[in-house]
Amino acid sequence: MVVARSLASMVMAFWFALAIGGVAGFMTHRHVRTRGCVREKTGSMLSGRLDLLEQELPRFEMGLPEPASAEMLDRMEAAVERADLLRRIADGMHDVEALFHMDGRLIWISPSVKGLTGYSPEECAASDDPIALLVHEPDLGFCKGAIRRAAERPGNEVESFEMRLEHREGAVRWVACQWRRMERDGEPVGLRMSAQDVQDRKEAEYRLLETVAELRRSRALSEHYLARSNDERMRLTALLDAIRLGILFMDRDHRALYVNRPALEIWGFRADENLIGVRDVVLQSRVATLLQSPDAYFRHVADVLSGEHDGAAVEVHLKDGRVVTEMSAVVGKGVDGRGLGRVWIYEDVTAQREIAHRLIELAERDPLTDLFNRRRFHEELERVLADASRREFEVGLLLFDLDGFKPINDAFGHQAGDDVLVTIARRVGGIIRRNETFFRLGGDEFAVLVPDADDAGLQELARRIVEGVAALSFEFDGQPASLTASLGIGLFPRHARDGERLVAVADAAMYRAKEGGRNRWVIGEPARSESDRMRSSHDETKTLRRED
Ligand SMILES: Nc1nc2c(ncn2[C@@H]2O[C@H](COP(=O)(O)OP(=O)(O)OP(=O)(O)O)[C@@H](O)[C@H]2O)c(=O)[nH]1
Repeated sequence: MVVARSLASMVMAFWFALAIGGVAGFMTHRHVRTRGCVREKTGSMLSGRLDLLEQELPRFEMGLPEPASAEMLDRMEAAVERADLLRRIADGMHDVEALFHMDGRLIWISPSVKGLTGYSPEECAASDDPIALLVHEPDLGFCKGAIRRAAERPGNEVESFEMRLEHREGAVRWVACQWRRMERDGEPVGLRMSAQDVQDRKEAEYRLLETVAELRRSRALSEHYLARSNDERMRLTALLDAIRLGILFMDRDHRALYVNRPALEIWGFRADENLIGVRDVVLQSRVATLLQSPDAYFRHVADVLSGEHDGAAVEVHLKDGRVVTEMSAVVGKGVDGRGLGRVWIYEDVTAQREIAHRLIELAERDPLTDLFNRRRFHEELERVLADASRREFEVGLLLFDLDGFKPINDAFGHQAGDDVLVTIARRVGGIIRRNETFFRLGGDEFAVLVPDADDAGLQELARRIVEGVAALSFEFDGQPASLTASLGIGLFPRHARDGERLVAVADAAMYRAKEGGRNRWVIGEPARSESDRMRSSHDETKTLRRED
């Protein structure tokens, strides 16, 4: 391509030399008018060849000098032939080449101008302003300025620029052109223009620019969305770190995707520890030492992952006494339709559990003696009786009330009475066994619930309680004081078939103990309805016997 261009350039340079100056060196206009003289000097042998040259002359727009000899005529013929060859090459050029007078008049333009602009070289030559004819109007001023600069520059300096030519039918094409001053003997003799069609390249450049602009737009858009999603992520991270819940996202390959600060705290990781990408088995090995029952917990995790457990909340107990609730859920489906993983949510509920436990204690315990209160007594009674019905054992209920408690209050004050109550609670609490439950029902009234009881065991317990209370001695304001207890015993289901009646039986027995002189115990009797039923059963037996 470069070789072709330089060859074209050489051809054009030579052609322009001819076009500007005729056949350089020996063909000058001043010789043209002396053809008669030539014929005389060269004789008839040469006149035929001279005639042929004359026929060629119009094609070269130049005059024929008078050859001084046959040798000169040979050289003239060779020069014309060479000029003809060069002209044909110039005519066949794809690019546009043109030669202008220094004042802007067109000397010559290659026929290729027609393909580019629709104007023939003749039409261009006939135009008063061929530049204005060919150049796209918005580029005209710039083009003419560049031509003026080229005219002022030495011939070896080229003015190169790109401009648009306008086809006579309106289409516009980009050309890259070079303007150069042509000189002879150091004097400017014309301006040469070379223009290459660069429309395809320009269109490619435009397309490239459009693509780049589109890329820039989409990059700006993605940066915008990235910035927004970063903002959202930061907001979300701040939120997730601020809440008490520990959050752990595991991806579908069982690797940690996100862990918030509370989750790190709950599971004993450093606050700055990066767990992203760590596999679940590794995490499990790290927390195993914290768990009270690691094997059971990891079995539960496996059940959740296999779908055998629905991920509902469970309690996890840690060795340090903390209680953590855990729940989990599958995280939606990604573009490929597969789940994105699972989110695990942990909450350290130790404090809540302690508060709840404390509230329950407060609701169920007597604040003075720390014994279970009447409310818990009724709950426990129902539970133990239901258990006894299922497993068919007897339940004993011991109710006791202090004898002569009010006088202590009256004589030594309420605080003294309180001390008595606390001391008795401690004393009797030391007497009862682990499976027996001790209650303060209110005032100076207490109860002991004995599951799986028998007569002998109950009477032994009653004895120890009554004797234990009587054995206590107090001293208030330097004065000795003592008191006793009256105790009644009820037995389920022997005396009563429900809790209410059992209490009534034990209560009645206790009052019989008081009536019987206090400081004693009395075994209850079946409640009225129970005795009626038992009596009717007895009568029935007797009737049957009679019938026998
Ligand atoms: N110090 C104190 N006294 C209480 C408390 N609760 C109830 N009492 C008093 O305990 C007394 C109970 O009355 P009673 O059962 O008639 O007293 P008592 O002298 O033992 O009577 P008997 O059972 O007939 O022997 C009342 O004076 C109540 O005011 C308490 O928490 N602290």
